Amino acid sequence: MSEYDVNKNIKLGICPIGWRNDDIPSIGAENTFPQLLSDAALAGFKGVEMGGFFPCPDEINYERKLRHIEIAGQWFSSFIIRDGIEKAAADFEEHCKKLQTLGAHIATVSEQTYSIQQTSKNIFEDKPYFTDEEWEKVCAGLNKYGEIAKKYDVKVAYHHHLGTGIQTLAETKRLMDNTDPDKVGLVFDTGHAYVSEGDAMPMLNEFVDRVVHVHFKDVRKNKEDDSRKKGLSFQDSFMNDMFTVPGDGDIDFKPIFKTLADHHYTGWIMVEAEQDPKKHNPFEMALKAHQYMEDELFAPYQK
Ligand SMILES: O=C1C[C@@H](O)[C@H](O)[C@@H](O)C1=O
Ligand SMILES: [Co+2]
Repeated sequence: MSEYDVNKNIKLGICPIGWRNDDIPSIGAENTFPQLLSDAALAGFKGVEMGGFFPCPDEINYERKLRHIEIAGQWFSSFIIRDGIEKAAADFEEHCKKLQTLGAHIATVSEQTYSIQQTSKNIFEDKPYFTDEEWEKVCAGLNKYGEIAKKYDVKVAYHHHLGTGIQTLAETKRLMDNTDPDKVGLVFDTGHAYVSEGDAMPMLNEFVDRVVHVHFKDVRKNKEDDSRKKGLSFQDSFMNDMFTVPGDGDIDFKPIFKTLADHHYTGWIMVEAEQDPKKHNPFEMALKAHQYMEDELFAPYQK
């Protein structure tokens, strides 16, 4: 039996993206911030990530503490290439200050220069690529972010993402090889790795020692195939049900969790499934994900 104690090492959280999606503000507008927090707490989760619809920090802290919910972190759309390191770093510092007021320790960073994730382009074919010069700038900028983050007790967790310049295993490797492990860690997102590479495990095996944050996103393979065949955009793909909560799709999470446990991963695992809340009740999805993870993934590691 493993020495790994899941209760000591893992905090299980859920992202607001199943209730409301920052990229498509029209969906889920009926789901309020207190509702999301109550659903997450009642389903057994310990934390959430920030959503664009959250109120001011004082109100967030008041409501979350009532429900014993932590804020794990927040996405940061980075524009190092577009804006230059100095301006991007100043924006990032403001982000870290906000995280500190929320007691959050993770900044999930994605370089969004040239990103197609919010456009109508084919997410399976039209991703951008950085030049050598742009690569150098992004890596230097991310190291700078890492220095800033430390001042606020925040970790830079880089998010490899479909439709961006850092999507594939090879691109993530280039990023990891050219940044300081002490300053730049990785968010391992199962859904993005699976759709990009056809399998999430190679990405995890390669970078497990750099992983500082985890997103568990499942993929319905038949919906991915359909979206790919139709050449859909990122948003249209998830509205076409490409993503779901762990245990509800085709990714095998057992070897993924085993690898994390074998490497003594300590930190958050966030369930993160963007789908239309009108079609997939977010509270029901949260309950389902929690039960699957407790029963199928965590049970062998309970002390
Ligand atoms: O972590 C994430 C944040 C979202 O805004 C993004 O679009 C989603 O796909 C994701 O993985
Ligand atoms: Co993610």
